[in-house]
Amino acid sequence: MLEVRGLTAGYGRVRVVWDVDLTVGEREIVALIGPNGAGKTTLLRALSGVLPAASGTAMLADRPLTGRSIEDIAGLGVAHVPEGRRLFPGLTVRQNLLLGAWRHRTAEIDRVLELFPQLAPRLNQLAGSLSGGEQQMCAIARGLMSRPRLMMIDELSLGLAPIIVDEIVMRLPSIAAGGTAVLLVEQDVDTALSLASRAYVLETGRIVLQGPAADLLADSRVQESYLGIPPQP
Ligand SMILES: Nc1ncnc2c1ncn2[C@@H]1O[C@H](COP(=O)(O)OP(=O)(O)OP(=O)(O)O)[C@@H](O)[C@H]1O
Repeated sequence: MLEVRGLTAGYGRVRVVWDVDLTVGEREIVALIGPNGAGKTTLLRALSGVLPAASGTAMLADRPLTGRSIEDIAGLGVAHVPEGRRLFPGLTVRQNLLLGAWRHRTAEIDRVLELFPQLAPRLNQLAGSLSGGEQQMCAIARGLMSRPRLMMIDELSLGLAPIIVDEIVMRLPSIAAGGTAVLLVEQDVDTALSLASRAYVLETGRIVLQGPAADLLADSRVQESYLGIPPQP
């Protein structure tokens, strides 16, 4: 459904991601992993239109994303949950959610509350006063308000306790099954690969490994570099 071909992007004249090919199928969860500074966030920004692509193409359900505005890309069904959540802290949870429904579907609130019932009693609370985990739930719920075909989540687990991360990631399969495929950028490689069906490893701006997540979990390069498992003799 998402088909990225030869995508190169960066900041001004500085290229950060090079010649990336990547796909996400309908209702699929795909992980994008790699070290700090590899270009994962930059790639997501290029897909959601925050940055222009220098070359290459990205298509969502056969419609081009590259060359379009952030609004058009959102309208085509791409939601971006950025690193650090980026909620409006001075607005309530309800107001933040309604901002995610930017074109339609204010009635979606009930549906996202089914996924994240913890938010229901907090609808009238300021988003800035939520716990980190609740803020991440609110950011994901906001992204779901427009019923996107693809949700890109950048560093879901950042700054959250493992038990809270587990609570949030256990919702991702239902989100995908409900028709929103997920492209997950995640430092917690074990969690990401346990959840995803396929994964890509990005290093210094290039995809260096890809395949079924189970294969990458068993790959000695992934084990040594990302899972802290010492090389086997
Ligand atoms: N606004 C910017 N202007 C110029 N260079 C930037 C900008 N944002 C990021 N970069 C550079 O692009 C490179 C890739 O950064 P990016 O944030 O995409 O990596 P990342 O894989 O998401 O890393 P992290 O896991 O640390 O967030 C880095 O060298 C970074 O310094």
